Amino acid sequence: MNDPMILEFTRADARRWVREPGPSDDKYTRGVLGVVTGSHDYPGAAVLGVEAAIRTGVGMLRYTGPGRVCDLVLHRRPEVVTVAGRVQAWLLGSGMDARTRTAQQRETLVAAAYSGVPCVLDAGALDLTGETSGPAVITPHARELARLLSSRGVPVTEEEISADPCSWAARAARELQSTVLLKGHQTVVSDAEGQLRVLPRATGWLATAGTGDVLAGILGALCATNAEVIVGDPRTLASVAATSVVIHSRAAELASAGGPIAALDIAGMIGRAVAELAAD
Ligand SMILES: NC(=O)C1=CN([C@@H]2O[C@H](COP(=O)(O)OP(=O)(O)OC[C@H]3O[C@@H](n4cnc5c(N)ncnc54)[C@H](O)[C@@H]3O)[C@@H](O)[C@H]2O)[C@@H](O)CC1
Ligand SMILES: Nc1ncnc2c1ncn2[C@@H]1O[C@H](COP(=O)(O)OP(=O)(O)O)[C@@H](O)[C@H]1O
Repeated sequence: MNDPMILEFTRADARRWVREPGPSDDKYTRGVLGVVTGSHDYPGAAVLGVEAAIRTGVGMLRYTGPGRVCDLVLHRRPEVVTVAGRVQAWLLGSGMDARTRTAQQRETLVAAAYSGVPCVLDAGALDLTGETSGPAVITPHARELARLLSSRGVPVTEEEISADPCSWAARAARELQSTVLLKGHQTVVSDAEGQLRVLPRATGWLATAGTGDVLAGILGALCATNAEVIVGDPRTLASVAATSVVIHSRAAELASAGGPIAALDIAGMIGRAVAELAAD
């Protein structure tokens, strides 16, 4: 495969995408994130993503999901709004399964994907790649990317992707015409032209259930607060995605302090990680 072009991504680059509220801001001008995540099988993914998005900083979060999941989300975060309305970005698919989704759930996802605002497609919404009208970033791990590429006529295995994540992220981004955030022990982000941002390795304690849902929440929040710039220049979405990885890794490091972590602990440290970046 061709050597992908690798761009340096520094903390100073990440700092650009942390948008601090000014005196004239209100909850709507800061950015509203719409979230369609979770299912009867995976309600926790919705709770984790919502918690992470709120900790990253949004003006408001609108959540749509099954009744029980909605109750759990509200129990954890009563500030969440469950009334439909305008949003500046969407986070779709964490804790959902494309094979077991109802037709109604698919319709909800597709309507969001065609709303024109930036979209994060995670887990059970990855099959909607290419079915978006605005800028989109997909967040697969190697197994999910292998499944997605194979379904689009590019046969590849999880092992092949894990052995060469840079080349495969760049190839996937070009084939799928989408920003790709490929998760793993070495996370890489590619813009649709195949230009890569390779992020520093994070703590191995991140290899635990739910940490990807937290990452998706961080990214969703950054998309909502930077929506205008992303819509104006969709290539910026790769830098926004790389910023989410920087915040996620730092929050994990703070939560871990060298020992094991639970996904929710990472979400609890996001505020500090964002504050550190803002202070740079
Ligand atoms: N608390 C939650 O609600 C969580 C929800 N999650 C959601 O779970 C869904 C599925 O994500 P996955 O990444 O698991 O999906 P994948 O479909 O990529 O992984 C499932 C596959 O992992 C393999 N596997 C399962 N158990 C294994 C074991 N004990 N040893 C070795 N291999 C094993 C099997 O091949 C299985 O088919 C997503 O929607 C995701 O968002 C996860 O994020 C975990 C936490
Ligand atoms: N060995 C590892 N070292 C560092 N980070 C890892 C490692 N394994 C996984 N991660 C990170 O942990 C997160 C796992 O996400 P994901 O696979 O979606 O899990 P889940 O579906 O359980 O949330 C990703 O951000 C990934 O980059």
